[in-house]
Amino acid sequence: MTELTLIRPDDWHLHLRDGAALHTTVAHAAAQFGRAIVMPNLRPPVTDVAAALAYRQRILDALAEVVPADAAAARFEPLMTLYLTDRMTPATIRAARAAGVVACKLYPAGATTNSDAGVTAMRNIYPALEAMQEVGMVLLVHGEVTDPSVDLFDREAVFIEQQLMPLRRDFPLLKIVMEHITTKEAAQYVGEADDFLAATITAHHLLYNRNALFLGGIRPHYYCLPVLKRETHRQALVAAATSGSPRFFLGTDSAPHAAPLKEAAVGCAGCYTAPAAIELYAEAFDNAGALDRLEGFAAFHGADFYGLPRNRGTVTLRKSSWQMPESYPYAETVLKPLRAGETMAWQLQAAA
Ligand SMILES: NC(=O)N[C@@H](CC(=O)O)C(=O)O
Ligand SMILES: [Zn+2]
Ligand SMILES: [Zn+2]
Repeated sequence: MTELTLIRPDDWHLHLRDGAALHTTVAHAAAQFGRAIVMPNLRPPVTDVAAALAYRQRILDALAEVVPADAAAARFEPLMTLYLTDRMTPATIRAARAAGVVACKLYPAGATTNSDAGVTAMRNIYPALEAMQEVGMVLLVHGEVTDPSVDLFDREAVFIEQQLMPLRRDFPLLKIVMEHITTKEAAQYVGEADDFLAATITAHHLLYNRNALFLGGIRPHYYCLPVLKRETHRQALVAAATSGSPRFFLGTDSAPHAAPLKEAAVGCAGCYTAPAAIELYAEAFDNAGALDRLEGFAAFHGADFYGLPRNRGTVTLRKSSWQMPESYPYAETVLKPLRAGETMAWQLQAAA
Protein backbone atom coordinates (compact mmCIF):
# COMPACT_ATOMS: atom_id res chain seq x y z
CA MET A 1 0.00 0.00 0.00
CA THR A 2 1.43 3.38 -0.95
CA GLU A 3 -1.53 5.66 -0.34
CA LEU A 4 -3.90 5.65 2.56
CA THR A 5 -6.97 7.74 3.39
CA LEU A 6 -8.20 7.67 6.97
CA ILE A 7 -10.97 9.30 8.91
CA ARG A 8 -9.28 12.28 10.50
CA PRO A 9 -7.37 11.06 13.58
CA ASP A 10 -7.44 12.52 17.10
CA ASP A 11 -4.58 12.91 19.58
CA TRP A 12 -5.68 11.73 23.01
CA HIS A 13 -2.56 13.03 24.82
CA LEU A 14 -0.90 16.26 23.76
CA HIS A 15 1.17 19.06 25.33
CA LEU A 16 0.61 22.43 23.65
CA ARG A 17 2.28 24.63 26.33
CA ASP A 18 1.21 28.28 26.41
CA GLY A 19 1.88 31.83 25.22
CA ALA A 20 3.92 32.29 22.03
CA ALA A 21 4.68 28.54 21.94
CA LEU A 22 1.06 27.98 20.87
CA HIS A 23 1.79 29.42 17.43
CA THR A 24 4.05 26.46 16.73
CA THR A 25 2.34 23.68 18.63
CA VAL A 26 -1.24 24.44 17.66
CA ALA A 27 -0.37 24.76 13.97
CA HIS A 28 1.32 21.36 13.99
CA ALA A 29 -1.43 19.57 15.88
CA ALA A 30 -4.29 21.14 13.90
CA ALA A 31 -2.71 20.16 10.58
CA GLN A 32 -3.02 16.52 11.57
CA PHE A 33 -5.71 15.97 14.17
CA GLY A 34 -9.41 16.73 14.51
CA ARG A 35 -9.28 16.91 18.29
CA ALA A 36 -6.68 16.68 21.01
CA ILE A 37 -6.76 16.08 24.73
CA VAL A 38 -4.71 19.00 26.00
CA MET A 39 -2.52 18.26 29.01
CA PRO A 40 -2.86 20.64 32.00
CA ASN A 41 0.76 20.61 33.26
CA LEU A 42 1.37 24.31 32.66
CA ARG A 43 3.12 26.54 35.19
CA PRO A 44 1.00 27.06 37.25
CA PRO A 45 -1.02 23.93 36.44
CA VAL A 46 -4.61 24.10 35.20
CA THR A 47 -6.50 23.21 38.37
CA ASP A 48 -9.84 24.96 38.00
CA VAL A 49 -12.57 25.56 35.46
CA ALA A 50 -11.78 29.22 34.83
CA ALA A 51 -8.15 28.39 34.06
CA ALA A 52 -9.17 25.56 31.70
CA LEU A 53 -11.62 27.76 29.79
CA ALA A 54 -9.14 30.64 29.55
CA TYR A 55 -6.46 28.24 28.28
CA ARG A 56 -8.89 26.84 25.72
CA GLN A 57 -9.57 30.36 24.46
CA ARG A 58 -5.84 31.08 24.10
CA ILE A 59 -5.48 27.90 22.03
CA LEU A 60 -8.41 28.90 19.81
CA ASP A 61 -6.99 32.43 19.42
CA ALA A 62 -3.64 30.98 18.33
CA LEU A 63 -5.43 28.63 15.93
CA ALA A 64 -7.23 31.55 14.30
CA GLU A 65 -3.87 33.30 13.84
CA VAL A 66 -1.99 30.39 12.28
CA VAL A 67 -4.63 28.60 10.20
CA PRO A 68 -6.85 30.07 7.45
CA ALA A 69 -10.50 29.99 8.50
CA ASP A 70 -11.53 27.81 5.55
CA ALA A 71 -8.82 25.12 6.07
CA ALA A 72 -9.71 21.73 7.54
CA ALA A 73 -7.26 22.53 10.34
CA ALA A 74 -9.44 25.43 11.49
CA ARG A 75 -11.92 22.86 12.80
CA PHE A 76 -9.34 21.59 15.32
CA GLU A 77 -10.98 21.15 18.69
CA PRO A 78 -8.97 21.27 21.94
CA LEU A 79 -10.49 19.03 24.64
CA MET A 80 -9.64 20.38 28.05
CA THR A 81 -8.41 18.62 31.19
CA LEU A 82 -7.83 19.52 34.83
CA TYR A 83 -4.69 18.76 36.82
CA LEU A 84 -5.45 16.80 39.99
CA THR A 85 -3.88 18.02 43.21
CA ASP A 86 -4.37 16.82 46.78
CA ARG A 87 -6.87 19.64 47.18
CA MET A 88 -9.17 18.97 44.21
CA THR A 89 -12.81 19.16 45.38
CA PRO A 90 -15.88 17.26 44.14
CA ALA A 91 -17.53 20.65 43.51
CA THR A 92 -14.77 21.61 41.06
CA ILE A 93 -15.17 18.25 39.30
CA ARG A 94 -18.89 18.82 38.84
CA ALA A 95 -18.38 22.38 37.63
CA ALA A 96 -15.71 21.19 35.21
CA ARG A 97 -17.97 18.51 33.81
CA ALA A 98 -20.75 21.07 33.29
CA ALA A 99 -18.27 23.37 31.50
CA GLY A 100 -17.23 20.66 29.03
CA VAL A 101 -13.94 19.57 30.60
CA VAL A 102 -13.58 15.92 29.54
CA ALA A 103 -10.94 14.48 31.85
CA CYS A 104 -8.66 14.97 34.85
CA LYS A 105 -4.99 14.12 34.88
CA LEU A 106 -3.26 12.33 37.72
CA TYR A 107 0.44 13.08 37.99
CA PRO A 108 2.05 11.39 40.96
CA ALA A 109 4.00 14.28 42.54
CA GLY A 110 7.51 14.32 41.12
CA ALA A 111 6.91 11.71 38.38
CA THR A 112 7.47 13.95 35.35
CA THR A 113 7.65 17.50 33.89
CA ASN A 114 5.68 20.04 36.01
CA SER A 115 4.33 17.38 38.34
CA ASP A 116 5.55 18.90 41.63
CA ALA A 117 1.99 20.08 42.42
CA GLY A 118 0.70 16.57 41.69
CA VAL A 119 -0.89 13.99 43.94
CA THR A 120 1.15 12.84 46.96
CA ALA A 121 -1.11 9.93 47.97
CA MET A 122 -3.99 8.34 46.12
CA ARG A 123 -6.34 8.56 49.13
CA ASN A 124 -6.08 12.38 48.97
CA ILE A 125 -8.03 12.41 45.70
CA TYR A 126 -10.65 9.79 46.62
CA PRO A 127 -13.42 12.43 47.05
CA ALA A 128 -12.56 13.86 43.61
CA LEU A 129 -12.44 10.38 42.04
CA GLU A 130 -15.82 9.56 43.59
CA ALA A 131 -17.29 12.64 41.89
CA MET A 132 -15.57 11.80 38.58
CA GLN A 133 -16.99 8.29 38.63
CA GLU A 134 -20.44 9.73 39.33
CA VAL A 135 -20.45 12.32 36.52
CA GLY A 136 -18.57 10.17 34.00
CA MET A 137 -15.33 12.12 33.81
CA VAL A 138 -12.30 10.21 32.49
CA LEU A 139 -9.20 9.79 34.67
CA LEU A 140 -5.88 10.06 32.82
CA VAL A 141 -2.90 8.58 34.61
CA HIS A 142 0.85 9.10 34.32
CA GLY A 143 1.46 5.58 35.60
CA GLU A 144 4.87 5.56 37.23
CA VAL A 145 5.74 5.25 40.91
CA THR A 146 8.08 7.93 42.23
CA ASP A 147 9.85 5.83 44.88
CA PRO A 148 13.55 6.48 44.19
CA SER A 149 14.41 2.95 45.30
CA VAL A 150 12.47 1.54 42.33
CA ASP A 151 14.58 1.25 39.17
CA LEU A 152 13.57 3.87 36.58
CA PHE A 153 12.81 1.16 34.02
CA ASP A 154 10.47 -0.69 36.43
CA ARG A 155 8.37 2.25 37.61
CA GLU A 156 5.45 1.63 35.26
CA ALA A 157 5.10 -2.07 36.04
CA VAL A 158 5.31 -1.35 39.79
CA PHE A 159 2.68 1.38 39.46
CA ILE A 160 0.20 -1.10 37.99
CA GLU A 161 0.56 -3.44 40.96
CA GLN A 162 0.82 -0.89 43.76
CA GLN A 163 -1.50 1.88 42.58
CA LEU A 164 -3.65 1.01 39.58
CA MET A 165 -5.00 -2.35 40.73
CA PRO A 166 -6.28 -1.00 44.10
CA LEU A 167 -7.65 2.10 42.35
CA ARG A 168 -9.67 0.03 39.91
CA ARG A 169 -10.99 -2.15 42.74
CA ASP A 170 -12.18 0.95 44.61
CA PHE A 171 -13.62 2.72 41.53
CA PRO A 172 -14.85 -0.04 39.22
CA LEU A 173 -17.03 2.34 37.15
CA LEU A 174 -14.42 5.08 36.71
CA LYS A 175 -13.10 5.31 33.15
CA ILE A 176 -9.29 5.31 33.29
CA VAL A 177 -6.71 5.82 30.55
CA MET A 178 -3.22 4.66 31.32
CA GLU A 179 -1.24 7.22 29.37
CA HIS A 180 1.78 6.57 27.18
CA ILE A 181 2.28 2.92 28.12
CA THR A 182 5.79 1.62 27.56
CA THR A 183 5.94 -1.97 28.80
CA LYS A 184 4.66 -5.45 27.98
CA GLU A 185 3.23 -5.56 31.51
CA ALA A 186 1.05 -2.53 30.80
CA ALA A 187 0.01 -3.79 27.35
CA GLN A 188 -1.03 -7.11 28.86
CA TYR A 189 -2.82 -5.59 31.85
CA VAL A 190 -4.83 -3.16 29.70
CA GLY A 191 -5.49 -5.75 27.00
CA GLU A 192 -7.11 -8.07 29.54
CA ALA A 193 -9.09 -5.40 31.39
CA ASP A 194 -12.79 -4.49 31.22
CA ASP A 195 -14.38 -1.63 29.27
CA PHE A 196 -13.39 0.97 31.86
CA LEU A 197 -9.65 0.83 31.17
CA ALA A 198 -7.76 1.87 28.05
CA ALA A 199 -4.26 3.05 27.13
CA THR A 200 -2.63 5.51 24.79
CA ILE A 201 0.59 4.63 22.97
CA THR A 202 3.04 7.16 21.53
CA ALA A 203 4.65 6.93 18.10
CA HIS A 204 8.14 7.04 19.60
CA HIS A 205 7.50 4.09 21.88
CA LEU A 206 6.31 2.10 18.83
CA LEU A 207 9.38 3.01 16.76
CA TYR A 208 12.28 3.07 19.21
CA ASN A 209 13.77 1.09 22.05
CA ARG A 210 16.18 2.39 24.67
CA ASN A 211 19.20 1.97 22.41
CA ALA A 212 18.03 5.13 20.63
CA LEU A 213 19.00 7.10 23.75
CA PHE A 214 22.65 6.15 23.43
CA LEU A 215 23.29 5.74 19.70
CA GLY A 216 26.87 6.96 19.27
CA GLY A 217 26.50 9.22 22.33
CA ILE A 218 23.75 10.56 24.54
CA ARG A 219 20.69 11.65 22.54
CA PRO A 220 18.58 14.05 24.59
CA HIS A 221 15.83 14.35 21.98
CA TYR A 222 14.96 10.68 22.52
CA TYR A 223 14.58 11.18 26.27
CA CYS A 224 11.01 11.22 27.56
CA LEU A 225 9.08 9.82 30.48
CA PRO A 226 8.26 7.07 30.83
CA VAL A 227 11.67 6.39 29.33
CA LEU A 228 12.06 4.16 26.24
CA LYS A 229 12.32 0.50 27.23
CA ARG A 230 14.06 -2.56 25.79
CA GLU A 231 13.11 -4.12 22.43
CA THR A 232 10.81 -6.82 23.85
CA HIS A 233 8.62 -4.08 25.32
CA ARG A 234 8.53 -2.15 22.04
CA GLN A 235 7.39 -5.31 20.28
CA ALA A 236 4.61 -5.83 22.83
CA LEU A 237 3.43 -2.25 22.28
CA VAL A 238 3.37 -2.72 18.50
CA ALA A 239 1.38 -5.93 18.96
CA ALA A 240 -1.12 -4.12 21.20
CA ALA A 241 -1.50 -1.09 18.93
CA THR A 242 -1.97 -3.21 15.81
CA SER A 243 -4.18 -5.84 17.50
CA GLY A 244 -7.42 -4.07 16.64
CA SER A 245 -8.35 -4.01 20.34
CA PRO A 246 -10.44 -0.92 21.16
CA ARG A 247 -8.51 -0.58 24.46
CA PHE A 248 -5.53 0.98 22.66
CA PHE A 249 -5.51 4.31 20.88
CA LEU A 250 -3.34 7.15 19.66
CA GLY A 251 -1.82 9.63 22.10
CA THR A 252 1.34 11.28 20.86
CA ASP A 253 2.51 12.74 24.18
CA SER A 254 4.22 15.26 21.91
CA ALA A 255 5.99 17.29 24.60
CA PRO A 256 7.95 20.32 23.35
CA HIS A 257 10.87 21.77 25.25
CA ALA A 258 13.11 24.52 23.84
CA ALA A 259 16.28 22.94 22.39
CA PRO A 260 18.65 24.51 24.99
CA LEU A 261 16.58 22.96 27.79
CA LYS A 262 16.93 19.48 26.30
CA GLU A 263 20.59 19.81 25.30
CA ALA A 264 21.67 20.55 28.86
CA ALA A 265 23.45 18.93 31.81
CA VAL A 266 20.01 18.08 33.15
CA GLY A 267 17.84 17.83 30.06
CA CYS A 268 14.03 18.01 30.14
CA ALA A 269 11.94 14.91 29.40
CA GLY A 270 9.75 14.98 26.31
CA CYS A 271 9.84 14.17 22.58
CA TYR A 272 8.36 16.60 20.06
CA THR A 273 6.54 14.51 17.46
CA ALA A 274 3.61 16.77 16.55
CA PRO A 275 4.93 17.99 13.14
CA ALA A 276 4.68 14.47 11.67
CA ALA A 277 2.91 12.38 14.25
CA ILE A 278 0.51 10.53 11.96
CA GLU A 279 3.39 9.83 9.55
CA LEU A 280 5.42 8.27 12.38
CA TYR A 281 2.47 6.09 13.37
CA ALA A 282 1.96 5.10 9.72
CA GLU A 283 5.60 4.02 9.57
CA ALA A 284 5.23 1.90 12.72
CA PHE A 285 2.04 0.23 11.45
CA ASP A 286 3.57 -0.27 7.99
CA ASN A 287 6.66 -1.91 9.54
CA ALA A 288 4.29 -4.31 11.29
CA GLY A 289 2.31 -5.00 8.10
CA ALA A 290 -0.78 -3.59 9.79
CA LEU A 291 -1.71 -0.39 7.96
CA ASP A 292 -5.30 -1.65 7.81
CA ARG A 293 -5.44 -1.30 11.62
CA LEU A 294 -4.21 2.31 11.71
CA GLU A 295 -7.60 3.96 11.28
CA GLY A 296 -9.17 2.17 14.23
CA PHE A 297 -6.23 3.03 16.48
CA ALA A 298 -5.93 6.63 15.29
CA ALA A 299 -9.51 7.68 14.65
CA PHE A 300 -12.08 5.34 16.22
CA HIS A 301 -11.05 3.70 19.49
CA GLY A 302 -10.34 6.90 21.42
CA ALA A 303 -13.56 8.64 20.38
CA ASP A 304 -15.55 5.53 21.26
CA PHE A 305 -13.91 5.25 24.70
CA TYR A 306 -14.60 8.90 25.51
CA GLY A 307 -18.17 8.59 24.20
CA LEU A 308 -17.58 11.28 21.57
CA PRO A 309 -18.64 11.14 17.91
CA ARG A 310 -16.08 9.89 15.41
CA ASN A 311 -14.67 12.56 13.08
CA ARG A 312 -16.10 13.03 9.62
CA GLY A 313 -13.15 14.62 7.79
CA THR A 314 -10.26 12.63 6.31
CA VAL A 315 -6.49 12.74 5.93
CA THR A 316 -4.52 11.16 3.10
CA LEU A 317 -1.01 9.77 3.54
CA ARG A 318 1.43 8.71 0.84
CA LYS A 319 4.52 6.55 1.09
CA SER A 320 7.18 8.94 -0.11
CA SER A 321 10.38 9.99 1.61
CA TRP A 322 11.14 13.49 2.85
CA GLN A 323 13.44 15.05 5.37
CA MET A 324 12.28 16.23 8.77
CA PRO A 325 13.42 19.83 9.35
CA GLU A 326 16.27 20.34 11.85
CA SER A 327 14.19 22.70 13.96
CA TYR A 328 11.11 24.88 14.20
CA PRO A 329 10.79 28.40 15.60
CA TYR A 330 9.46 28.25 19.17
CA ALA A 331 8.69 31.52 20.96
CA GLU A 332 12.14 33.20 21.16
CA THR A 333 14.05 29.97 20.69
CA VAL A 334 13.87 26.77 18.63
CA LEU A 335 12.39 23.36 19.00
CA LYS A 336 13.98 20.20 17.65
CA PRO A 337 11.54 17.52 16.57
CA LEU A 338 12.12 13.82 16.93
CA ARG A 339 13.96 12.61 13.78
CA ALA A 340 15.34 16.12 13.12
CA GLY A 341 17.19 16.10 9.79
CA GLU A 342 16.42 12.43 9.25
CA THR A 343 14.35 10.67 6.62
CA MET A 344 10.63 10.06 6.95
CA ALA A 345 8.84 7.26 5.10
CA TRP A 346 5.28 8.58 4.93
CA GLN A 347 3.94 12.04 4.17
CA LEU A 348 0.63 13.69 4.89
CA GLN A 349 -0.82 14.82 1.57
CA ALA A 350 -4.17 16.34 2.25
CA ALA A 351 -6.78 16.92 4.86
CA ALA A 352 -10.47 17.43 4.17
N1 LIG B 1 6.43 12.80 28.49
C1 LIG B 1 7.38 13.59 28.90
O1 LIG B 1 8.54 13.18 28.90
N2 LIG B 1 7.15 14.87 29.28
C2 LIG B 1 5.87 15.51 29.43
C3 LIG B 1 5.15 15.10 30.67
C4 LIG B 1 4.54 13.73 30.62
O2 LIG B 1 3.72 13.43 29.76
O3 LIG B 1 4.87 12.88 31.46
C5 LIG B 1 6.08 17.01 29.41
O4 LIG B 1 5.17 17.76 29.78
O5 LIG B 1 7.15 17.47 28.99
ZN1 LIG C 1 3.23 11.60 31.50
ZN1 LIG D 1 2.50 13.83 28.41
